[in-house]
Amino acid sequence: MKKLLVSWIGNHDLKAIDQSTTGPVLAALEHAKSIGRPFDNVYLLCNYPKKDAEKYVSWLNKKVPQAKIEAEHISLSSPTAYEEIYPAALKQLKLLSKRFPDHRYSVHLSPGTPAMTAVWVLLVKTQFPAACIESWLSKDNIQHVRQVELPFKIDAQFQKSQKKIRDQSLSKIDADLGSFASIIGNSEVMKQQVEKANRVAVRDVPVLILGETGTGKEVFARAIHNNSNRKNKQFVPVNCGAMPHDLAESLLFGHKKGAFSGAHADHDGFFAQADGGTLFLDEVGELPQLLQTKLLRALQEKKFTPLGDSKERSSDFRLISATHRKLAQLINSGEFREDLFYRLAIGILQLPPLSARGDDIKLLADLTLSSVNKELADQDSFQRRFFTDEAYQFIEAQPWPGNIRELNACIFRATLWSEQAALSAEDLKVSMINRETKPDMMPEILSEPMDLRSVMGEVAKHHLQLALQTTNGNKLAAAKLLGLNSSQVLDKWFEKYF
Ligand SMILES: Nc1ncnc2c1ncn2[C@@H]1O[C@H](COP(=O)(O)OP(=O)(O)OP(=O)(O)O)[C@@H](O)[C@H]1O
Repeated sequence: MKKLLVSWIGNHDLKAIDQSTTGPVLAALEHAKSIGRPFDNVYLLCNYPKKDAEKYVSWLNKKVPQAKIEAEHISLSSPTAYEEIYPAALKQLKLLSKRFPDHRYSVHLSPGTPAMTAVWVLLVKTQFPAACIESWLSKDNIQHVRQVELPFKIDAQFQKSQKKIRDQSLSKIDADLGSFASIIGNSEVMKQQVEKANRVAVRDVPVLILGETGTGKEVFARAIHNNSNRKNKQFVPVNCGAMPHDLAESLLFGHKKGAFSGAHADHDGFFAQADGGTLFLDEVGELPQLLQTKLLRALQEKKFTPLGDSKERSSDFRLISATHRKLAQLINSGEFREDLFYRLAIGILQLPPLSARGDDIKLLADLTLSSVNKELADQDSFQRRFFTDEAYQFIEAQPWPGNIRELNACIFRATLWSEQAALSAEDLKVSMINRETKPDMMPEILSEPMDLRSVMGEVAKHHLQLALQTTNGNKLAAAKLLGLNSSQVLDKWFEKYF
């Protein structure tokens, strides 16, 4: 399997050119080569001037000619601006996972600012599992490199993200998705939905996709986009449920420099990014009321006003939205605008749960197993796995409340944990998540070094977001919920951790 190194270019890397030292990135590349596992591709993010990055890449190319090295310039208003670093790094990793679906990823944590390191840790522990390496300079000026273990479980605390880790483990499967042909499903219910989606794809109308979690709503949204006349433009996926209420408006509609403390530069929101392409609003039922109103207007007029701006902006986006919630109930309880619902649901798809898809479940299980077999094929002493008859029976008998995502994750886990080539019903049974189990944030043993501050930061972020979600963005209520004295204290926590 080929190897890809991802890293920011840091100050010590740039200095290495003139000081004839090594610098963290080169040290990592030399180390990998010395142990016989060299990197094939190197992808560098750089917020220094472009000419510095170019100079560095050509220097590095001479030192490590066997690797293909690329650098992407990332413009940040500040190298510690979490709100810019996070989406930039996330976007690059997403692009890379499409370009290099078969590579093994390593992220270099050392180059760059502590904020950049923290963002890597967060992404690696939630959405993009990768090996982490770090390097340090000893007193005798020698760069040392080692693999870092991150022995804590952010994923267990972040349910939403946890599912993405499992999805990512199956990146090979996802990489192949994106067209209707690749959507697995021979059952009548699925065929009907695929046919409807095919028809609606070429009409430039809003589409609402309903279905339980893990039923393939995003997969359908991508296929619709890829079959539309917007296919050569951006598909911008947004999870409305994961956006902190305070930041949601700016993330969606953008802001002007100075619109709020921390707005160091003008920022294009997701609506602007989707200009010419498709905006996919997942979990649209979670949008706060104020933003529902703004969304309705943006849909009707294709115009919106970024935060702190006096001028309207226009964007020619196509909207696909999705939710696992019962929107009718939300409308009845006044939580979701009825007029918005009718605007979103011009084309409407209802994806059936896995348990209602008959034999599709076996097809999906086979596909997942063959992808996992491929993914693990070049690991030492790996034997290709296959299901026993009892395993198939077990798979068919389960309700799979997490649907395809849960099925995929269970098979993946069973493959990792079982030692035999034959996967039995028992192997699958022990690999299912016990839904009663509470996540354990505190490991019982601490055998490896860890970064306690980073863990504490993640815990704080998680609870801050959760409190705001629970109180529908009411800061005072959120502060109370968290045992903080006032909304000002809450603001301070936000400033510190976001
Ligand atoms: N028909 C399908 N064939 C193959 N794989 C599928 C299919 N539908 C979904 N998947 C896989 O199942 C997983 C979940 O799909 P997806 O993220 O689209 O679900 P979702 O309904 O959007 O979930 P959520 O509501 O939780 O965001 C992904 O790994 C996806 O690739």
